[in-house]
Amino acid sequence: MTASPILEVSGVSLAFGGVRALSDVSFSVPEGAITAVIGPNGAGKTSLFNTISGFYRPQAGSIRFAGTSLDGVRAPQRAARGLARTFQNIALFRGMTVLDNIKLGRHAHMRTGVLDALFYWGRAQKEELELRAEIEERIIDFLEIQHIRNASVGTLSYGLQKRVELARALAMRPRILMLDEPVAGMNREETEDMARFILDVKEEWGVTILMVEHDMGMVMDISDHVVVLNFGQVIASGTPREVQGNDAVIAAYLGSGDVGAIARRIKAEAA
Ligand SMILES: Nc1ncnc2c1ncn2[C@@H]1O[C@H](COP(=O)(O)OP(=O)(O)OP(=O)(O)O)[C@@H](O)[C@H]1O
Repeated sequence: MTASPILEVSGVSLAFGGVRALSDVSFSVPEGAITAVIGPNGAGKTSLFNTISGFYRPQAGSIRFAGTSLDGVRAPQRAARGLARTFQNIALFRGMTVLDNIKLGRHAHMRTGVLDALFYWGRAQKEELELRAEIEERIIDFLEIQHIRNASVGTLSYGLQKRVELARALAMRPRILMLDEPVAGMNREETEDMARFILDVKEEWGVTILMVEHDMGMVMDISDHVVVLNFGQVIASGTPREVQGNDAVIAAYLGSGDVGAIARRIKAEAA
């Protein structure tokens, strides 16, 4: 992998009381690529995501984003700097329309404070609003959700709701998009659609992707780089092919129920 890292996690440790969720975790996320974090249940994936997005404060280690330390930077400021995320359980306003939910994404860039407000009053503000509306339209078009733009989110299928969540995250104009189990609970067709959108977000929008996902087929198909966690530690990282053939990874998945999928993939790759 030659691209320079946009995100660098160095020696991060996090404990909840006596439970060590993350132990000395280090890895980097190359810019413009798709990086997946995988690992059996309880491996620490969600804890890692919450630490990177600023919801948890690690006891040790540091995280750098776009060359700057995130130490002491709170979650909303991380989002405003271009670190957007979606959640394992959909976090949309179900009673609001698709368009209104997407508009909420722009709040990460809203100016606050009297001076900022004064500065932004007038022409600059008008241009900013026009630009935002244009971006929202591009996102709606790109994710093929034109037909449901005025539908209430609560009435939509699960797959479409996940797509709206992706749209809202894109409306934040992120540099890195963190997707927490983007295809969990989806059927095959919805999964394939979402995988295609994620690839397009990378290729057409140039957004770096960091995702946690249990669907091995999807991870191995679209990721450029895979990081494997087990018991809060990084046990392997590399290309999908490198990781699939790694003994420690296969051992970690033994007994987890996911090993069948991994074994099938390895067999298919070898054939
Ligand atoms: N808020 C919390 N309080 C106490 N312990 C926690 C908390 N969150 C996570 N843990 C513990 O930290 C460890 C890592 O959990 P985490 O949820 O990060 O794993 P995960 O890889 O995301 O699992 P899954 O794939 O099941 O979502 C587990 O032992 C878990 O029980």
